[in-house]
Amino acid sequence: MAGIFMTDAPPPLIPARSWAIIDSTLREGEQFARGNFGTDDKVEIARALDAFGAEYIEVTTPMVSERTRQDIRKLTGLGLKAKFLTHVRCHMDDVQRAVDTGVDGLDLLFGTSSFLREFSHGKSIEQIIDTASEVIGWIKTHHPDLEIRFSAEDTFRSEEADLMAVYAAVSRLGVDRVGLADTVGVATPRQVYTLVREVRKVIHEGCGIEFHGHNDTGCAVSNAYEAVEAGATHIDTTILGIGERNGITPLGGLLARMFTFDPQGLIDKYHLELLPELDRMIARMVDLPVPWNNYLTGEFAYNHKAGMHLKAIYLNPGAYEAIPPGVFGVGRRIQAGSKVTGKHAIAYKARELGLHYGEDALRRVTDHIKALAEQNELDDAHLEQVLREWVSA
Ligand SMILES: CC(=O)SCCNC(=O)CCNC(=O)[C@H](O)C(C)(C)COP(=O)(O)OP(=O)(O)OC[C@H]1O[C@@H](n2cnc3c(N)ncnc32)[C@H](O)[C@@H]1OP(=O)(O)O
Ligand SMILES: O=C(O)CCC(=O)C(=O)O
Ligand SMILES: [Mg+2]
Repeated sequence: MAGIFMTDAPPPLIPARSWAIIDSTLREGEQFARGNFGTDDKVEIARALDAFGAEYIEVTTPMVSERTRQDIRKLTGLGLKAKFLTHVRCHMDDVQRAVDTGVDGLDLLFGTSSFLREFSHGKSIEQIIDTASEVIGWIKTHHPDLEIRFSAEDTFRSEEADLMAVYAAVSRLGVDRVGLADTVGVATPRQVYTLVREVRKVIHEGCGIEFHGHNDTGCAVSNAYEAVEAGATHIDTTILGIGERNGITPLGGLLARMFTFDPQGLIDKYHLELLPELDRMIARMVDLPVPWNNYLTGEFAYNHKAGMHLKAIYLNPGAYEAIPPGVFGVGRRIQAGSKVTGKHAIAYKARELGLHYGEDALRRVTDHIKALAEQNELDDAHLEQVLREWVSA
């Protein structure tokens, strides 16, 4: 890991200051099977994201219900540092309802793929551009302080020529940011990289690029990374990755990926040690456990078991860890009582207990523990008992 374990740290490939998080737990997350947040939950989530340092919090559209509209007003009245965005259809009714919710910006969307043009809204590319002109023109005239983002929903199944026409048009209209959405999680990292580069050529210089990636094919984190590498400035995340179907880029996964490029930049920008609390909070609210293999915070994300690993881990955890767990407020777990353990791990465990073996005894107790573990692995208490018995035997 650059800067902490490596002696000749290379310069960060991707500085953390070059991109920002738009956390959509309060929008995409509400579209998750178990996402149905009450007002108090929303306030708790927003405060937690703000304490963590998320730059933006995306909330759902006030068109959902009057209660939702009131909740947005409540959230924007909390006086948080994070900016609030509401995610609305590119439609005058939605926008006019959204502008007095106290948000800092509007995330407009319009599907551009043939699937969505045919089966969702039924508009042609020309009609999309015309509507976008009307809507964006109205916002800029009547609410010039609002940040405007325009996203072509289902970007990666849209025709490239259509996309370029739409992005160029909304850029000319002066949007602050365009969005690329991998709505069905089908994009490959290379496609994301290439498209971000192409879009950059048709938008104005100060225009940001946002990426929203679903995880249907397991590429949500790598696609977000490729987007940033290609010049995207904003990445959509949700806590634990919750969202439609199997979700989107998880906050923890993005942080893990980006930490390896600019650890200090991330440490400076976010309260990384709060990540476990964020993950636990959402797990509690959706009534599911944090997945065992979750990035950084899963129960076994820092479990070390094999003898060859354990020998090196005791000498320098960096030997088998890309990211030091302490930075993210988690601890490592040493599992020394298994059949795949080795003499170095046993010697370390023994030393922790103040026990010392000669070379022969160490070999024999190690083999004894390995044999026992073939039947049942030894937890720490059982391992200690065996080590102590062996000394007094
Ligand atoms: C990929 C994504 O996650 S996109 C974001 C999805 N978010 C949401 O759906 C927010 C929550 N949604 C809701 O509460 C409701 O769907 C509402 C309030 C937005 C609309 O509800 P309803 O009027 O009952 O319509 P319904 O949901 O059945 O159908 C969607 C409507 O949106 C229209 N639509 C879809 N995209 C757009 C767009 N970009 N601009 C304008 N209209 C659009 C469809 O044409 C359809 O309207 P129609 O019946 O006039 O054809
Ligand atoms: O507005 C966007 O960019 C993303 C909308 C969305 O959730 C999706 O396309 O999956
Ligand atoms: Mg989505």
